[in-house]
Amino acid sequence: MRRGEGVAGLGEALRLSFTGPDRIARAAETWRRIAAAARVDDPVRTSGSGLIAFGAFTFADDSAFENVLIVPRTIIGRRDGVSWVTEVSVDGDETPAPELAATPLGSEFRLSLQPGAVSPERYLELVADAVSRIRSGGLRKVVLARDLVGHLPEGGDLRRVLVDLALGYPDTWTFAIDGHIGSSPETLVRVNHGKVTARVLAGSIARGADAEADHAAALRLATSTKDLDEHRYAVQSVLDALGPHARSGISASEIPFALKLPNLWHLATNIEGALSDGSSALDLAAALHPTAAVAGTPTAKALEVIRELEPLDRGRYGGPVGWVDAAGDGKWAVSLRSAEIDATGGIRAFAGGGILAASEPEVELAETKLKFRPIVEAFG
Ligand SMILES: C=C(O[C@H]1C=CC=C(C(=O)O)[C@@H]1O)C(=O)O
Repeated sequence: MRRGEGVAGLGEALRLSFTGPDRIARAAETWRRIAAAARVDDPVRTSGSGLIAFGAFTFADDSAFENVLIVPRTIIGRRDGVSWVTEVSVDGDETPAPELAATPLGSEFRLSLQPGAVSPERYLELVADAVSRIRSGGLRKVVLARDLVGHLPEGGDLRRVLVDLALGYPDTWTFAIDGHIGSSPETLVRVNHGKVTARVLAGSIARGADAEADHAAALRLATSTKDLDEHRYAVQSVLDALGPHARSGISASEIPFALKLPNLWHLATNIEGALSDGSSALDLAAALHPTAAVAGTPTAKALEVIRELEPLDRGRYGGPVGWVDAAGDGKWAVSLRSAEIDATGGIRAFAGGGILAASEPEVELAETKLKFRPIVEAFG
């Protein structure tokens, strides 16, 4: 959901699970075959109507978390003032679709998330370690994350958390897929009728306390060499991944703009191009993941350092979350400002930041605190 529009699913007509380094590419291939075999009646014909699959994919190739594509039994959508309901059934399945009845929200709850596998003190050490590795060569940027943990109260209704996220951060993508929830400001990729777009974020600064301080903060971000470098790497990684799929080129503005969120300013670049090879949104998510906004530069070296330094399974944090339709159109966000909720109600939230040679551990720690804010406040 974003700005009150989006898609939601009820029940599962189909659930597909993938593992290994080529998990997203195989999901894209499997979805192409399913979509080709499906009979779709879609008089609405808008982005998200008709047959769609929701998905969430892990950051790491060897994560213990599940990579899923889920086709709901019932899909409810709203876009540009038009609302629709799509029902999906698998041939031979006679079970009735779930009832479309609103159930009241569970009682209010508040919980506080506590340091998890990477405490704030440990994070300071990790950042210092990463900085010295960068200074000794071979690595320019690495994104390091830390976690907060908690437990949902008995019967805790996650929709309360989602409503808080959606209302508090209306310009971001609020999602909940297979126990993975969050509100991401970063569009990994969007495909709409042959047009591909993305929004790259990297480089952050806290919002100022008043209008003047806020303006000064945005200016400081827009002129910070460290943040501009960090951002440039992230944009380049997206251009490199999308280039082969758009023969007439991909365009990106030369100078990033400052994107205002309730908790942060980010450096942002919008990217667009015309698809030339019929790739689906999920094919492109496979080509893009992991971008330098969640891994680093160069990618292979950054992943090696993350694996070595971060004592964490990021789960689907940092991975693609979104949906793809039968024609291959779709929207995928980079899962940021997000948390994993397990079957017993265990919560693990994640936040990280891009570390460069000029990074200061205390500043990076403060940035992760700001990035945790949406999730911490939604649960609190
Ligand atoms: C890795 C995260 O943010 C990324 C996206 C935007 C800005 C970032 C930064 O300034 O470091 C990160 O690359 C996170 O929110 O956990």
